[in-house]
Amino acid sequence: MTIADLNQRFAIPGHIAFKEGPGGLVVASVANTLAESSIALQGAHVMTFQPRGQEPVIWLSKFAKFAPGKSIRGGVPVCWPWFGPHATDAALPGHGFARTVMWQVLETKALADGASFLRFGLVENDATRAQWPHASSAELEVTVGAALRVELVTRNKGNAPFVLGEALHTYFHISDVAKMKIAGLDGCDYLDKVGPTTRKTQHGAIVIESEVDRVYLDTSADLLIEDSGLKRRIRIASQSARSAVVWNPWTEKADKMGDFGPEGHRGMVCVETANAVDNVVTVQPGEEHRMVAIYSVESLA
Ligand SMILES: O=P(O)(O)OC[C@H]1O[C@H](O)[C@H](O)[C@@H](O)[C@@H]1O
Repeated sequence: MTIADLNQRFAIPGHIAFKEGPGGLVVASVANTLAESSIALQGAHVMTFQPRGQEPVIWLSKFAKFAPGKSIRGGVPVCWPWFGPHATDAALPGHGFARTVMWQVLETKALADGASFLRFGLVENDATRAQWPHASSAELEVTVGAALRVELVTRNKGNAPFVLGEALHTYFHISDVAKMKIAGLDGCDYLDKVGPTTRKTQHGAIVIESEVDRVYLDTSADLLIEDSGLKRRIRIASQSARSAVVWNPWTEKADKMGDFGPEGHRGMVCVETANAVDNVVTVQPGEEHRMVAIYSVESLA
């Protein structure tokens, strides 16, 4: 569908318009009385979210590369239908294919409270069918209001169960990594993926002073990014998610990735709402599974 067609069918004045974005990617540009957001149709990738009168909540690298088939560094990449490396085939892309394929717009609406709602559907192709030979569908429902709500819907349309791994791999904008800590995981077990994977238990809040790559298991608590620099707390609430991933690549890994920029890692932290590793989900034939993340901001002053 062309941008003109998208605008004709799905634009809503005062809420949603479709534009050509960086790298030629088609973007849903959301601006309402509560917030602004931009969402690339490739990956149904929420790239930005900024409530009115606030600093951005979501981090998008200044050095992100925007190109067809490439994952964008920042925003809310959708990891689906597996998280991390594929369980049996190392040649398949890490975090699945949802973040690099096209999604289509299925629905838009203006909500009574002033928020904007968009629903996207993953468009399958020969490559996705070869990598994921299950009759299924993925949809992403995004509500842009005072809070950002993202709901990832998986349906099993076949006649055998399948095992799903998933994450909303959200990058958050913070003042500086030294001025933030993450609360909500005290006492929780995690897999520490820095070096050989080991199982550990979290004590207290998470402070980041070097590379961190952890999958917290069996938790559905709200997580809080306490940012003393911005004097705010980002609250991450979830539904039907049993894992939380915390990631900061730190200097050396960020430099190697080539899309963080100098010291880029200091202004971000990934706190991902997920079902991963021990918490993968079996979706039965005819069933649907909905994982939700809701991001809101509270003042620390
Ligand atoms: O570079 P990407 O494929 O986007 O992955 C970025 C990161 O995602 C997750 O947080 C994983 O736990 C990390 O191991 C990985 O490095």
